Order: sequence, then structure tokens, then C-alpha cells
Amino acid sequence: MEEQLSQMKLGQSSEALSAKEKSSDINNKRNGYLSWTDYFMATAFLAAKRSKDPCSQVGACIVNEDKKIVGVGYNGMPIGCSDDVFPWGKRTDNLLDTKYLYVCHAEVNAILNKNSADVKNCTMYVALFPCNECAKIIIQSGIKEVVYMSDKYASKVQTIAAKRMFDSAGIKYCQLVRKLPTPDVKSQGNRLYYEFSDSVDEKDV
Ligand SMILES: O=c1ccn([C@H]2C[C@H](O)[C@@H](COP(=O)(O)O)O2)c(=O)[nH]1
Repeated sequence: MEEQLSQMKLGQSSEALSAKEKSSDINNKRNGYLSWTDYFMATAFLAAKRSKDPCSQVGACIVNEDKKIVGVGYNGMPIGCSDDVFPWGKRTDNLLDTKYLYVCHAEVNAILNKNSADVKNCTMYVALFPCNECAKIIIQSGIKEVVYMSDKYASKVQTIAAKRMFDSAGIKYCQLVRKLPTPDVKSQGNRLYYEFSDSVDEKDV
């Protein structure tokens, strides 16, 4: 088939191809294209690459019922609070010198960055399971489903509280399971990491 196509390019008539060959050529869509799930989660991970947090870079992508992206965000300092001035540390004697009191979470930024009237019935794709504060805002915003990758803080009270609220509010949450990172990636420490799946899920074309 490739030879015939190149002959056509060289000026030979398309009559050289049988009707069956022509139709199979036209109807053969490309395989190995990105699934919707990979597309949205990878968008969240792309956004996370903008984060200045040296420890956890989190990205979130909000998708409406028509599979349109309506908001993207990552964890960062609020507008006007320089990320060169405000602290990025985790542990000091003084909580005021840690990032925790200042940083805006990826989920909140994605909701605030929305380019639609609201995010009702949307799905949020997020690199890390949302904390309790983000869970409250997710619920109040009308988002109906959360797809997440990492659950590295599953045992923290914030995560347990978030799951309790999601369960009560009827918010579905499901973890996207991917292949284990290669040794190279593992050696980068505790980084959130995304590996594309090899195949497209039938439901997800
Ligand atoms: O739901 C969440 C939870 C946390 N984040 C952000 C906030 C911080 O910048 C990091 C967490 O830092 P650690 O050093 O891993 O404690 O992630 C978020 O965006 N969304």
C-alpha cells in the first residue's frame, strides 16, 4: 500500500488502486492516539510544571460534560505575593515561614481560572488527591467527579476528611492507575509522575 501511495505521489493515476484498497486507506484512522483520560490528566501534569514548589508540583484540569477543558491551574503563590519572597519551606519552628499559609492549591486555581460561567457537573483531573479545603470548594462549585493520580497523603487527616465529605456529597472519585515509573524516574524522589497508557480504553475513544 505504501508503495502504491508513493507511486501516486510520483504522478501515477489513482486508478492503480482497487476500490477496496482505496476505501480501507480512507477509513483507517490512526492507532495509538491519546485517550481523553490521558489528554486531561496530562494537561493537569503539564500545568504542574509551572509550579515553583520544590517538593510537590500539583496541576488540575477541569472538564465539562462536552469534554471541553474549562479550567486549568497549579499550586502557586497568590497574585502579588512574589514566589521569590514568600517561603517554599515545609518545616521550620515558625509556621509563618512555611509555604502552607500562603500557597494557593492547584484545584482552587483551576476553579478560579474557569473560562465558563460555572463548573457544574464537571470532572476535575488532578495530580494529587485534594485536601479537605479543596474538597469543600470542589463540592460547592458543583464539580461531580474527581480523577486523581497520587494518593501519597492518604493517611493524613486532611485527605480522610476530604474523602468523608466527597462520600457524603456524592462526589465520585477514582484513581488513575498507571505503570510504575522506570528506575530513572523513581530516582527523582517523591515527584508526581505521569506515564501515558499504551492503549486507548474502549469507553474512552
Ligand atoms: O489538594 C492539594 C494539596 C496540596 N497542594 C499543594 C500545596 C503545596 O504547594 C503542595 C504540598 O506540599 P507538600 O510539600 O507535599 O506538603 O501541594 C495542592 O495544590 N492541592
